[in-house]
Amino acid sequence: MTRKPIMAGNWKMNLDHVEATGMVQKLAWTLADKEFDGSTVDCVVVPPFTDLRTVQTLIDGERMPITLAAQDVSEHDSGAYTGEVSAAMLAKLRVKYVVVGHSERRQFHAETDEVVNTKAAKVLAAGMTPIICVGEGLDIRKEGRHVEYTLNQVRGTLAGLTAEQVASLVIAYEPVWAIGTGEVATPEDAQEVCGAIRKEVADLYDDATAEALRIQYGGSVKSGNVAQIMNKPDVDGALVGGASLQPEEFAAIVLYQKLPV
Ligand SMILES: O=C(CO)COP(=O)(O)O
Repeated sequence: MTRKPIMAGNWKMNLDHVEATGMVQKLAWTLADKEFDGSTVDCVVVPPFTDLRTVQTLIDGERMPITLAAQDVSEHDSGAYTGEVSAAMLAKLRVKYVVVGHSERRQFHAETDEVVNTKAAKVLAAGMTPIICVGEGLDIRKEGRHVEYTLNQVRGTLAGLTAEQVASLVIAYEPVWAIGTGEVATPEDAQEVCGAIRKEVADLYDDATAEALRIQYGGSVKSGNVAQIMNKPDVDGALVGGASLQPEEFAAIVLYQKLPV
């Protein structure tokens, strides 16, 4: 089965809604220049909440081949949760993907697998697709427990989801030690864990579900290393931080050329 590659640019807490306009326009121009129409790769931008309306209006108004995503969502439906944004609010803004369980949320906001699992379920219930982030820190990697640790996060964050739901979603493997450090996991490191995740999903569900699931690698991905990483059989895309803030660079990642295997 062929899975459609998905390249997502996570802007994190960068670019206000005015800056976002320039960023998305430059990205769209660069993609249009190369006649990119979104049919071969999903190009996703993940702006801060305050930019979502502006970016959505641009994308829809200009029919850009770019899909909108959010960086987080509330685990609650509505009500007295000051500062939270619900899945229904995001769906109404035509957000298609929602990142849940990013390592920065886990680290700075103490999000557990249980919370991430609840958020993923809310995203699915609202008709959107979660991008569930997993991945180990440096200490775990040094102890050689990275596969076991990451698979435990996979089991925890997928708990209670149906095979159909899991087949539709995206898991992003982001080793924390490779985020924003310039330290890229080797393509073999990425494949080791992404392959193990797919096998775990086959064991938890079935082969068809595992084959359909898309798995991204994230951590210091750039235009210069994306093709090597994408050449690995179980890597279906990238979750890009720093490099997604430069429109030409992110466009080059989206337009990466497949290397001969
Ligand atoms: O955390 C990331 C994407 O969500 C990766 O960030 P960098 O690409 O800046 O390493």
